[in-house]
Amino acid sequence: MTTTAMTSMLLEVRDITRRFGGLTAVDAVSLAIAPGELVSVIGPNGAGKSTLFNLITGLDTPDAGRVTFDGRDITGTRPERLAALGVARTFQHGRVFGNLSVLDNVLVGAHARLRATRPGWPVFGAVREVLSALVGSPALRREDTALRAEAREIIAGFGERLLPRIDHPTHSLSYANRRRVEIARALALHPRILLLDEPTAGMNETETAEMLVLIQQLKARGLTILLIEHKLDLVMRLSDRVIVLDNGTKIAEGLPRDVRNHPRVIEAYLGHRNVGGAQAVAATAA
Ligand SMILES: Nc1ncnc2c1ncn2[C@@H]1O[C@H](COP(=O)(O)OP(=O)(O)OP(=O)(O)O)[C@@H](O)[C@H]1O
Repeated sequence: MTTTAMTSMLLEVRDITRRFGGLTAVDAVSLAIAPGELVSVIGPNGAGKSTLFNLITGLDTPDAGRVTFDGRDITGTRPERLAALGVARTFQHGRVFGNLSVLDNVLVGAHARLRATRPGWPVFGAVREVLSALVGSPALRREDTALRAEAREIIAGFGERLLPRIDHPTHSLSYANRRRVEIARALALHPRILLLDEPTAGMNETETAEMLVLIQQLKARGLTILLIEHKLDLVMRLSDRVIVLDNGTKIAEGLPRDVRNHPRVIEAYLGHRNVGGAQAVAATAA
């Protein structure tokens, strides 16, 4: 890759490594994503995909290697700081605030964005909120109304799945809906890159098809997306490029159709016949 091509990348991961005792979960993995690209990371269970996400998003620190976002070294940077820079993620098993409503979960994302863009906001913001409650500042009321309208709009992006439940506590929602709330909250951060860890896990065919459309819409809006996904038909339809991990190392990278037919990919999946998507790759590649 030329220097010009490298500098135009939004996210770059160089030779990143993470060891857990004797196990090297991620072994000198490199990748780069250009603005607006959708890149998927696939691989059998235990390949190192979630660990790689944790290293990129500051939940874990690499033993070696570097992560650069928009030219800035973000290796080991804390998740809150990364959110301020525009790096948002969702989790494999979904993480929402169960006792908060759908709307409030999304407002948490919007407020995190405001805090990030306004130095001193956590303290000053709390004071302002108390003052606002006491004297009802019109400016704060306007801001609150605008945030709520935006959160509602993001929620409406999920069709009728979330809107009728906007005031329900998220613990009362289905698993698939909680996953949607998590994505909505990430979108409220106005991310420049969104990392989605198995967004369709636990979803049926209809729900998976809806998620496909949603991700296509996000991509069409120009959002850069890094996706971990076991459902390979989804990966093949969505991705500009696919990266394949096995035992912590990158064994293939390229266009979806090329990766699907790559001998090492077929071998890796055939070696893990009992995992999600394995048969799909083997069958498609055969
Ligand atoms: N905190 C940890 N401590 C010890 N080992 C870990 C830790 N996190 C992950 N591992 C190990 O690292 C390897 C990679 O795990 P990881 O969860 O990244 O794989 P994955 O590709 O995301 O798998 P899956 O598709 O099942 O989610 C596995 O062998 C896992 O057991």
